[in-house]
Amino acid sequence: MSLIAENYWIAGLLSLSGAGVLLLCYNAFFHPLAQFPGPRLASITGLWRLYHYAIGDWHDLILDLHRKYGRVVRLAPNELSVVDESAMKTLYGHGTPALKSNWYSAFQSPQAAPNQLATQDPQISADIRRRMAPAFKMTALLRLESSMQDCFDKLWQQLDKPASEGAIVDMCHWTDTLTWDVIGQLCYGEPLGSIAGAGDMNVQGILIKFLMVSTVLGHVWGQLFWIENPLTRLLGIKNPLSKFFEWSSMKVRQHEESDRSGVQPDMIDHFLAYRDSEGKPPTRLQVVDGATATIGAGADTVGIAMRSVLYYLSINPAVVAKLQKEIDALDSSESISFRQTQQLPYLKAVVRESLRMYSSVPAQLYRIVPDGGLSVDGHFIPPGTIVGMCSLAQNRDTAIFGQDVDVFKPDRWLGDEARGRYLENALFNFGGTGPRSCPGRDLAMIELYKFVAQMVQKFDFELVDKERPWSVKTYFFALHTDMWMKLARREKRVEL
Ligand code: HEM
Repeated sequence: MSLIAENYWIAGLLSLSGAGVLLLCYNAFFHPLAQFPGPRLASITGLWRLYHYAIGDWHDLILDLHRKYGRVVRLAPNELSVVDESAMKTLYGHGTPALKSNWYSAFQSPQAAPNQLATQDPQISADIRRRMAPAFKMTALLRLESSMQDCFDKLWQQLDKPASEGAIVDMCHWTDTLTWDVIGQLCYGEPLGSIAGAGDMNVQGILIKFLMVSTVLGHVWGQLFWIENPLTRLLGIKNPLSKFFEWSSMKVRQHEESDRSGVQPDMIDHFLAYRDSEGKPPTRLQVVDGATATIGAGADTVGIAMRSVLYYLSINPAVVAKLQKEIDALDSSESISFRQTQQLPYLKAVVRESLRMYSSVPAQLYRIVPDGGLSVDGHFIPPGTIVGMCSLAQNRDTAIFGQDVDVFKPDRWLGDEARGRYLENALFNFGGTGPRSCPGRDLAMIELYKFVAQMVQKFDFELVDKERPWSVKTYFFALHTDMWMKLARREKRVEL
């Protein structure tokens, strides 16, 4: 290499390094968000947050970050995490103008129609929600309660044997198989066959890979290009989003080919029956998208919530005793229905408190601060900033829930009705109440209440390791494995 060319190379490298150092200095000291506290590395580069998303430990980190730095924490040069009731309403409340950030684009399968979780366009999102709404109505869901109960009954049968033998069982496996069977039953009109052991649970593996890839690549420049590009296509490498989409397409096709006469309409029947304001039916891709979003978001989330209740009950025997008494007082000649559970105040308090203590979705829910900016705790956050809230941090805020936030205390929800309502409105589990909140909340609640009431009615249960109830990695959802418990059939009801 000639001397001149070598010098150009050196000059180029020096200029690049200089520009890099200048950028880091700008991020740390002169950026509009420089005033906000947070880990030093996070203030200069997004790599710090990317690293923690990649290793899946966000659930361990976010609460500690807020406890150390306060209600606003800088997570990356242009990104903040906030804990605040009024910010929650601004970002996630009714009619909010705050749009989802570009992170969500990594959840859009390249082949599919615009996806309900991924789209940032409010018009597209509103159209999708309108299309899906009839399937998510409480009345439509309750019409499917008996087929849901069939899945529960199969689970209780499966658990009877280990319970009578004193064997330990992995409740991660059993709650996952239950929720996957239920969502298969409700969406496609057939369980995914998991409880019976013959099923399609490899679809859960595909979904988990999808979540891992999208959660991490959402923070990487180029996003899905790294896994879907001319080279991967040439080599025939399929990305997990496409695999999930193809599985869903296959299930919708099977559904369309099946004889639907005389059966209770399932969610796909509702999606297919929808007509827009001009009387047009949805396209096939749109129906597949509805099914993909329902299956993708509606199984593991509920399973995690079930395990959270089991965990807090296992370490609080006095709460279990009180709950058993309430449940045993029910007329239970038939399986406990959702309507019955709604007459049990202590059960409701236990479920709310478990959802407060632990979250199925501990990732930051990213939004773009709308025009006018956002005020949190006396700080002004400029429009355009990426802000996220995390349920784990919001639901343990002492200013809202009191100094005893880390104590599992169902009684905090009882007694004072006005306070109960206030706490309920401050709880952040389902992405708020706005246009992008969870459409599956009612379904999740039906499953969760039925599960807890019937489980407590039928079994005594004990964690094998109370210090370490499960292993967990967060990739959008708190993905658990290995929750080992010992069950025993309850012979006697609590004396009333
Ligand atoms: C305990 C159970 C559940 C929890 C904690 C939960 C939580 C959430 C949260 C926090 C969001 C907002 C995500 C965001 O803004 O990034 C969300 C969205 C969503 N959830 Fe759920 N969910 C649950 C169950 C369900 C069920 C059962 C279904 C469907 C059957 C479902 C379908 C969806 C869909 C489609 C979205 C996307 C909505 C949109 O972006 O417009 N979820 N959920």
